Parts: sequence; structure tokens; C-alpha cells
Amino acid sequence: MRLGELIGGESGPEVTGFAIDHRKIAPGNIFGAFRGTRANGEDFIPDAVRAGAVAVVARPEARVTGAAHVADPEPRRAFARLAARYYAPFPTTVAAVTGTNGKTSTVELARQLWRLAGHRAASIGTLGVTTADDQVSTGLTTPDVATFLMNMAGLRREGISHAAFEASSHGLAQYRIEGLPVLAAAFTNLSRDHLDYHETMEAYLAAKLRLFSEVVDSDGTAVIWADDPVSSQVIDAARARGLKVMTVGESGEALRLASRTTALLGQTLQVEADGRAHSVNLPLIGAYQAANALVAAALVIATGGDVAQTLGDLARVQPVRGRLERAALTKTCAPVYVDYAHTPDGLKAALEALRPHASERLILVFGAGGDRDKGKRPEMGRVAADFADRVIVTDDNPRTEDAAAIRADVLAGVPDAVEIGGRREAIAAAIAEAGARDVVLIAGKGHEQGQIVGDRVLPFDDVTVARECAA
Ligand SMILES: CC(=O)N[C@H]1[C@@H](OP(=O)(O)OP(=O)(O)OC[C@H]2O[C@@H](n3ccc(=O)[nH]c3=O)[C@H](O)[C@@H]2O)O[C@H](CO)[C@@H](O)[C@@H]1O[C@H](C)C(=O)N[C@@H](C)C(=O)N[C@H](CCC(=O)O)C(=O)O
Ligand SMILES: Nc1ncnc2c1ncn2[C@@H]1O[C@H](COP(=O)(O)OP(=O)(O)OP(=O)(O)O)[C@@H](O)[C@H]1O
Ligand SMILES: N[C@H](CCC[C@H](N)C(=O)O)C(=O)O
Ligand SMILES: [Mg+2]
Repeated sequence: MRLGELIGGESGPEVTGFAIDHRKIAPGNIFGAFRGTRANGEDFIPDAVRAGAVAVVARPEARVTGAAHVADPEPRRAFARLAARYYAPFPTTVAAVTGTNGKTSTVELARQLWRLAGHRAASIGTLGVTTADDQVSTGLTTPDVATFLMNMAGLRREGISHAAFEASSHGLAQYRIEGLPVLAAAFTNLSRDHLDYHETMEAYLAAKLRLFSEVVDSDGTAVIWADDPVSSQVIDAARARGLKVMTVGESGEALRLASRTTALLGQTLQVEADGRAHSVNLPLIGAYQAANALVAAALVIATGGDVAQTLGDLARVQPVRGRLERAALTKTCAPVYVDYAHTPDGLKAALEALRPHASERLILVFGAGGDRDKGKRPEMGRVAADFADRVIVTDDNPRTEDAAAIRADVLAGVPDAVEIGGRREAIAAAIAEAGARDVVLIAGKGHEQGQIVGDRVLPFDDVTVARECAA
């Protein structure tokens, strides 16, 4: 494709791709020069042009010489739109999920439900790009818009027709997930996270609402978990845009969760949909997984799935990696679960999910990540104090912070906890003391494969370590 076909004017040079980092510019690329939290991309325009950029998308005030200047007051959005025209076509049925917790689980369950209905489906998010045959990790939930659109186009070339992606608040605020048609968008919940970046809960919610007010197609569907304190604000935003609205949950209308009965390895849900009652056997435990499963089902229904078949297929879903994953049994036969809870609300949800499974103590091992919202640390401590019986505070990706200082922030909310910095030692201690009637929860890292200390990633997998300690 020639530059002129994308930005108008003379045909110009051949465009070879898009990049937002000047170090990744190859000859013929279009460079997106954005002002960020650590750097100003506009400072790298001369370097990008020297490296062969044929056009630069930047604010009108930016100085561009030696390449075309695509000037736009919102350059990230303009860049996303151009990149989407370049990388198209994409899978024909695309759905997005936002919310503080449950995005990864919901996109992954939607992918499985589409597949069970016979479609070639994929999910994109924290676990990477997942298809029936493959899982490729990308590092971030949404790396950058060029990579995102390239991945989507790649899926289409592989014959994928249905794709669900995670819309993180960072991704939405930075226009990292834009430009392609999105038929349905879902909201799971909102609670404290990422205030280091968004600063206030209002700004955090506003970032998420963009999915409904701008990103999803104007004739698309909003699937909204109805039992959250801010659900009505999301419903209002969706209605204001003229979207079809499907609400899900105990107070939902499209899929109404009438009751939930816990079993050892799963649960039975009574769901009302289309005026009929459906009994759903879900092979996942916990209220939070029931919520994610129903939101996923609603997305599948919103994109053409049959109601009874979709709800019936929930009986055949596989667990999501690192979400209440049953990792091991201790020598006393206490189950050890690994979960990705890394917010106060997520931790509460994971502990509540396991409470019915512990006839005696719930033993919790957790920490909090460095270079992330500091205010959530004592709140997570307080949740641990309130909902677990025994707490070991340990390290979880200290990044560039002092690990002991992070633990102290967490311990402020749970002063009775035991402090064991080394994550392996902490897991070993929990497993060693668990009795037959206890349950162990290792929270915070889920599927993660490394402990980030400084700028190094030390190999670490909670599930593997739990198995080694239990053996
Ligand atoms: C706070 C945040 O989201 N930062 C992300 C964001 O950075 P930014 O726009 O602020 O960029 P910056 O580093 O200030 O640089 C500004 C611009 O100059 C460019 N640049 C910079 C340096 C240089 O030498 N050359 C150059 O061209 C950069 O590519 C960028 O476009 O865009 C960068 C490029 O895509 C990301 O790498 C970076 O992710 C950082 C590493 C990060 O840790 N992000 C996390 C918090 C994140 O985004 N997480 C969410 C998930 C959260 C969740 O689900 O819980 C995610 O979607 O993954
Ligand atoms: N619907 C929910 N309600 C409350 N907590 C939840 C819900 N879904 C997931 N959680 C908690 O959040 C954790 C992370 O779940 P998941 O990975 O699906 O969320 P996410 O939104 O993708 O997270 P991230 O923002 O890190 O990408 C789970 O392990 C669980 O502890
Ligand atoms: N993707 C999220 C969750 C990370 C979970 C936890 N392990 C941490 O490092 O804080 C983030 O980057 O904030
Ligand atoms: Mg995720």
C-alpha cells in the first residue's frame, strides 16, 4: 500500500508497517510520536526519520522534517485508525471485555464457547494470543496498537473468524486497542486498581467507559454485569450511544442468575434467559467464575450464539490458567490453589470462592507488585485479615522498589501476618503447615512465569513451586 492511499495526496513511497518506538522503525514505516509518562515520542522524530520513517503521526505543534506529517490533536487515535486501514482485514466477529477483574477469564471463556459452537476462535489479552492450537505471550495485556492490529490481522489470515480481546484501562486510555470493528463489548466490574496511573476512580471509570462510548461499533451490543455499584453508569453510557444492552447477573435481565449451588469441583447455576429457566453445570468454582462465565456466554449470544446451546456448552469449558487453578495436594491432602488476585476486590473474590471448600483454615500466601498503585497494598492486607485465617505476606514482582518496603505496606493492613520475603519459602511454609481440612491459596501471580526483581525476570511459577513443595 502506498502512503498516498493511506493519508491522501500523491501515491508516495510504499508503506511497510507501523511503529511507536523509534528503535523499531524500519525503512517505509509510519512512526507514531506520542507524549507518554516517561518520554516524549516527539523527541525521537528526527531519529525515526533517519531510520527510514516515511510519515510521522504527531500533534500539529510537533516538528517533522524529511517525512510527511500527519497532524492530529489526538495522534494516538489517528495512528490507530491509519494502522487499522493498513493491517485490515480482521476476524469478522470481534468482542472486547473491560473491567478491573475478570477480563482475561471472560475473553478466554468466550473463545472456548465459540469453539464449542464450531467457530475458529481466538482470545487476546494477559495470557497472550490464544487459539485452539497455540498460545503466544506478548508481555503486556495490550502491547501497542500496531502489534495488536497485526496480531488480529494474523489471526484472520489463519482462518480465525471470532476473536475476543481484553481492553485494559491503560490500553483504552492510550488508544492501544482501536480501529477495528467491534460487535460487542462487555463490562465485568470496577474496583480499586491502577490509581498510580489514573489517579482517581472517576478517571479510571472514564477510561473504561470509552469502550462503550467510542470503541464498540455504534450498532453493537453492550454486555454489562449488572451487580456492580457502577453498572448503572455503564448502562447509561451504552444507552446514550444507542447500543443494544444485555444485562447479566442477579439483577440482570438478559441472563438472570437466579441461584448458585456449590459443589466440590464446580457449581450449578439456575439462569433465566428468554423467559425460560436453564440449569447450568459449570465445572469452575467460585461466584466470580460464575460471573465471568455468564458474561462470556452473553457475548457469544450477542454475536449470534444460540441461548440454550451456549449455556449448555458452559458445562464443557476448561479452567482458565492461573485462575483458582488447583495446583497440588499437600501430604495431608489439603488442596493448594493458585489465583491471579492482585487487587483488594480480586483477593476477596478468590477467598470467598474458596471459603466453602475449607472445613477448617484458609491459609493465604500473597504480596503486592512494585511500581504499581501503592494504596491498594494495605487494602489487600485488610481483605486478607478479614477473609483468611492465616496469612503469609511475601514478594510479588518488586520491580524497582524495595521488596521489604512493599511487604511493610501490605502488613500495615494485616499486622498479625507472618512475613516471609522469599516466595518459594513462603509457599513451602504454607504447605508444610496445612492440615487435612485446610485450603491453601497462593495469590497474585496466577499464570506468571517470572518474579520481576529490578530489571531482571527470575523464572518462577507458583503452580510448579507448589507442586515441588507438596511433593
Ligand atoms: C504506563 C503505561 O501504560 N505505559 C506504557 C506506555 O508508555 P507511554 O506511552 O507512557 O510511553 P513512554 O515510555 O513515556 O514513551 C512515550 C513514547 O515514546 C516512545 N519512545 C520512547 C523511548 C525511546 O527511546 N523511543 C521512543 O520512540 C515510546 O514508544 C512511546 O510511544 O506505552 C508503552 C509502549 O506501548 C508501554 O511499553 C508502556 O507500558 C509499561 C511498560 C507498563 O508497564 N504498562 C502496564 C502498566 C500496562 O499497560 N498494563 C496494562 C494491563 C494492566 C492490567 O490489566 O491490570 C496492559 O494493557 O498491559
Ligand atoms: N468477576 C470477578 N469479580 C471479582 N474478582 C474477579 C472476577 N474475575 C476475576 N477476579 C479476580 O481477579 C483475578 C484476575 O482475573 P483475570 O485475569 O480474569 O482478570 P483481568 O481483568 O484480566 O486482570 P488484569 O487486569 O491483570 O489483566 C482472578 O484471579 C480473581 O482473583
Ligand atoms: N497485569 C497487572 C497485574 C500484575 C499482578 C501482580 N503479579 C503484580 O505484579 O502486581 C499489572 O501489571 O498491574
Ligand atoms: Mg488480564
